[in-house]
Amino acid sequence: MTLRFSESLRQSCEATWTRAVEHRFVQELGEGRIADEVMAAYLIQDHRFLDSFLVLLGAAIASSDRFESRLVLGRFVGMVCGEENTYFLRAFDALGVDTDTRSRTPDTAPTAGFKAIMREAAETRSYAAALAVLNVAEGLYLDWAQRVPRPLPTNFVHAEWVTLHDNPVFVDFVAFLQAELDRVGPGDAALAQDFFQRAVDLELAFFDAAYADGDA
Ligand SMILES: Cc1ncc(CN)c(N)n1
Repeated sequence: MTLRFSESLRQSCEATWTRAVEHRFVQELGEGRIADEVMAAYLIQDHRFLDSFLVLLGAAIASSDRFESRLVLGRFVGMVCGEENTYFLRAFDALGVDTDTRSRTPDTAPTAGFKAIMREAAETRSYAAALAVLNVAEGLYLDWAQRVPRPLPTNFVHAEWVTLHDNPVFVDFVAFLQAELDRVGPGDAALAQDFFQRAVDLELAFFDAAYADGDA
């Protein structure tokens, strides 16, 4: 049986992908023992990720060749702009992170890298490039979230970050992204491979950066 294109990209980055989904951040989050400072540092950066992520999703909508795909992507955009953004705001309140602190905190290198790669993929106007980055961002997050043991921690800041990335709608969305990449990726294989690999490297660096200010 031939390997799915999306799966062949993932396998080409297996070592880094596995280090990311088994990261200390994931372990500590899943056990509800992640330090508030680490969670806050991570969420401040990740809320910045969201803006360029929406640019990327918009580019995927614009560059897709199918109305049906645009509908799926558009529904997901609604979730990100609603439920997911609201989670960040509630989490910042719970962690005592005010807007001043958020705006004074500079981007880490992986955040800057992610913003740049998502805008770069958007600017290619290639659906395959957009799908490659989306497959990493969502597929890798589904993978780590599914590894978190149940029951989830009682703190909503921890538990909801897992359930936002492991719920039936998200599972279907990741399956859709994989099917789309299998369908259009082989036509733009080198481009897709390049974006996919760089995005996996950034995911690992993004988790590492949450611990960069100390050993919390
Ligand atoms: C860095 C990163 N990568 C992926 C996701 C999941 N959308 C996220 N929130 N942040």
